[in-house]
Amino acid sequence: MSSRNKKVRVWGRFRPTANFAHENIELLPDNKGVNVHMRRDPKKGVVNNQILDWSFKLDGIFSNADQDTVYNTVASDIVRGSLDGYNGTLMCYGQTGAGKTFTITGATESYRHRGLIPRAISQLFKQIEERLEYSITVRVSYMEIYNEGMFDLLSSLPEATWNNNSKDPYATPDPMVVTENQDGVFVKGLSCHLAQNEEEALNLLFEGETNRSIAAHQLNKQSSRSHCIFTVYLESRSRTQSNAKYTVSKVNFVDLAGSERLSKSKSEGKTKEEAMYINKSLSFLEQVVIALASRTRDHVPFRQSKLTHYLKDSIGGNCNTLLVANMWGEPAQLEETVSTLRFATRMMCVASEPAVNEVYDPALLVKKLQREIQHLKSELAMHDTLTNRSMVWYDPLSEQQKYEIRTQVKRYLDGSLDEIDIVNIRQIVGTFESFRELYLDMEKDMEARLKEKYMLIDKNDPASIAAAQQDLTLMLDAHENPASEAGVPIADDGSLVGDLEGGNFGLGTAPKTSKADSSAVVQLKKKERERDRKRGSRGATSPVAGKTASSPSHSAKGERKIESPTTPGGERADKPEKDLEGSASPVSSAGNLSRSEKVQRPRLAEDAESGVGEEGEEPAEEEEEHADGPPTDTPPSRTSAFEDFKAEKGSEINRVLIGNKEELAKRKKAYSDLAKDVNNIKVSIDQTRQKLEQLRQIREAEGPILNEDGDIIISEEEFMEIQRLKDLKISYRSKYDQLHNGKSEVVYCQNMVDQCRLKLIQEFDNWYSESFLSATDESQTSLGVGIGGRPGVIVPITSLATEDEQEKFERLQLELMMNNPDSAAFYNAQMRTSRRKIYGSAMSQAQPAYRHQPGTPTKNVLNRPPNMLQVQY
Ligand SMILES: Nc1ncnc2c1ncn2[C@@H]1O[C@H](COP(=O)(O)OP(=O)(O)OP(=O)(O)O)[C@@H](O)[C@H]1O
Repeated sequence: MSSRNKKVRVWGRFRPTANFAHENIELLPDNKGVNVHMRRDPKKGVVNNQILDWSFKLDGIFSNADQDTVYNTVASDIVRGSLDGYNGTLMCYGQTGAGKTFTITGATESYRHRGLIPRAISQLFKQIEERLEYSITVRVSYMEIYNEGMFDLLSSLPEATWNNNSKDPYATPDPMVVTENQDGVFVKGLSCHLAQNEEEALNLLFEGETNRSIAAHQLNKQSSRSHCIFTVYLESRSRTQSNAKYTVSKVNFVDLAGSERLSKSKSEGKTKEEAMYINKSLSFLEQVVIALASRTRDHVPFRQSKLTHYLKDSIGGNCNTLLVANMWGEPAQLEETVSTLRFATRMMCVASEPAVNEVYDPALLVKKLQREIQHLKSELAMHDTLTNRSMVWYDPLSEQQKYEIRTQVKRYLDGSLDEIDIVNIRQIVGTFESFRELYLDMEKDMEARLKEKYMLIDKNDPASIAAAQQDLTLMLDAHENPASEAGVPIADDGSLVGDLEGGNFGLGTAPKTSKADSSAVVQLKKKERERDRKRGSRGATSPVAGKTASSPSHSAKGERKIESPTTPGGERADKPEKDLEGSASPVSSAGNLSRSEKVQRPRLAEDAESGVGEEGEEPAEEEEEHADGPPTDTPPSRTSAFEDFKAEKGSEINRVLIGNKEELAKRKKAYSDLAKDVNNIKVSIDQTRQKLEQLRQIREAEGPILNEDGDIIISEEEFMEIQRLKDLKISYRSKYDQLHNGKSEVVYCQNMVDQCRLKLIQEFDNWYSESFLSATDESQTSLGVGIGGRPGVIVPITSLATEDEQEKFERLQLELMMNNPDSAAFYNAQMRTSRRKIYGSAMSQAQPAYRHQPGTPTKNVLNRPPNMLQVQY
């Protein structure tokens, strides 16, 4: 991306309408200028300074342009630039209903009408595949700013890594805060998700879309009530150069909420309140743009709102910024059109000087510098040799050299060495260090010796002197033992002494008048015991290993352990944190499981892996003790109960599982057949190539036959072989593409099978626990994963009202997909989302409906299986 664009680029886009205000809006033939003529508003009185004629010039205007044209014109360059390390921002601004969401996201149901984000994702991954010499990581976040609150639209995904340095994926995220550092602006607490391919990135987009807050009003039935920012973060490292330098960049796709006139939108209550927040934040955005565009303004009020603060490094500056001003060219929307065009022209004045974001990897940089030091040392060594300098070394002192220097210093101090020969700078520094070490050692030694002989008392503290004196008196009275036995140092003359050499401590007899606290004896005894303990504890430990119950300690491996009282059985009630983390399942962290559930969960995971739930395989027998004691009646074995469950309560999900497995087997078979075909074609290509090579050699051996124009004439056989090779290559390409699609289908079906299997086991487990283990266990009901009154019992999927429609919809999409192979990722991701939506709506039937804050995950969302319906092809 060049840095020629010195200003933010702005394009206008008119939403198609049959009622276009041709009389008022004139689109100039250069496709850049717009003239707007407004009628005088009689309501504004006779003296009316209203401007009636407006003329605007933007970088371009889209009128009746399709999504493809819009993307190629405005976004393609910015997306390409992001791979080279340039930040980019694509923002849609305009009145409500003007087509911002249509431009940014597009119609998620239609591949043809997909918007800037899905197209950008597609382009990114295609170009990443082409840039083989770079390793490029893609991460995605999706955020919503609703009523001045920030919400993570992807917080419902369990694999989120929070922007709060927490390693624990299930840790509650910090409240979201816009933060700035030298790397730019980011939101602390916003989850960031790795996307390894186009489909994964689209999944994230669709997941976020389902979580957006939308409301209906007079002007738009599906009005977005918030500002949404979809951000793609890229990190690109060279595979070929071991460079410490790499590039990072981000592309923001900003779908601003639409400004609306309350009188027109007829918003009431909550929608009205939302509109007020929207209008306020848009006016702050306008203030920021005005300040950025002004040459005389030093201060730009970014912090006035969450939106402007977040966009601080994304409007102009070193970022490739582009604004699409969406307009609705109907006569009734003229004022809004003018207002949008005014904002757009202001934005055109904001300076933008894109720059590559290069980062240095500290570890690699250190290595590089180390190498450089090594080179310089070699240079020096060569120089020293040439100039006959000896006894010079540039490495740090070795342990042996340090020891020798120290010995020399010691000998110098005790007088056995007259002087120390100076050899080089390092040796001088080492000698001084040795002096200091020896001095400190001596000081410590001296203090220890004095402590052994005397007790140290602060001479400025009469109370402690008096206390010590009183202690001594008491002890002498109380015990027959001489005071020295109590560990109190006494001078030769029998009086209590303090210490030490001037400074803060004084040596002398304490005043006899000083009062002493009777607790001093206890204190002294404590001291005495403490000393004994220290002496004795070198070899032995106390019954509880001499550790305080609450203090944390570290294991030999450096793991931090939380100490806690021992249980009656002598075992520790708590485990090391690492163990706790290891045992915590996502479900248990949600705090919804009964104790028996928690015990069973690891076994379930193993079962699921070993394929329990398939025909002929049974869950392992359960022999665990339950916290509430075993039930009075012996429960049936899990094996037989599982059979019953599959035949009755779980029959529907079992049927789905079997269906999915059959589908998977079919897909696998088709995939392997295709793979065989591809291999066969490859073999034929190789053979044809060989044949051609032979023919070429024969031809060259016989000497070339030329026509009149000097072109080489080849034999018919050779011509046929060339033709054949061409056909084979075409067929190889097409089969290979089919194979590629087939693979994602197999992965997808496998996913379905796994989820069904897990669901079957979960359902069985709930049913079994509830039916046989503990009928009154409340936490079972709180799980609420099943549909219907009884937890764990799944309502037959055929009873979902939308299923038939869904099936039709998916079949239709599959057909479309077949027509356009590039759309496979889009439709796969979209199918997943629509299945999730159905699942979500089915779940909400079973649970009390409530409107939660947008972006906040529902209680069971972390553990919710994203999908469990049968794959329909
Ligand atoms: N260029 C276009 N081509 C076809 N349909 C469009 C176009 N632009 C907008 N629409 C349609 O207009 C309607 C409103 O568009 P959209 O929801 O994108 O508006 P918006 O500006 O995002 O509104 P709000 O700010 O209220 O969310 C949608 O049904 C959309 O499909």
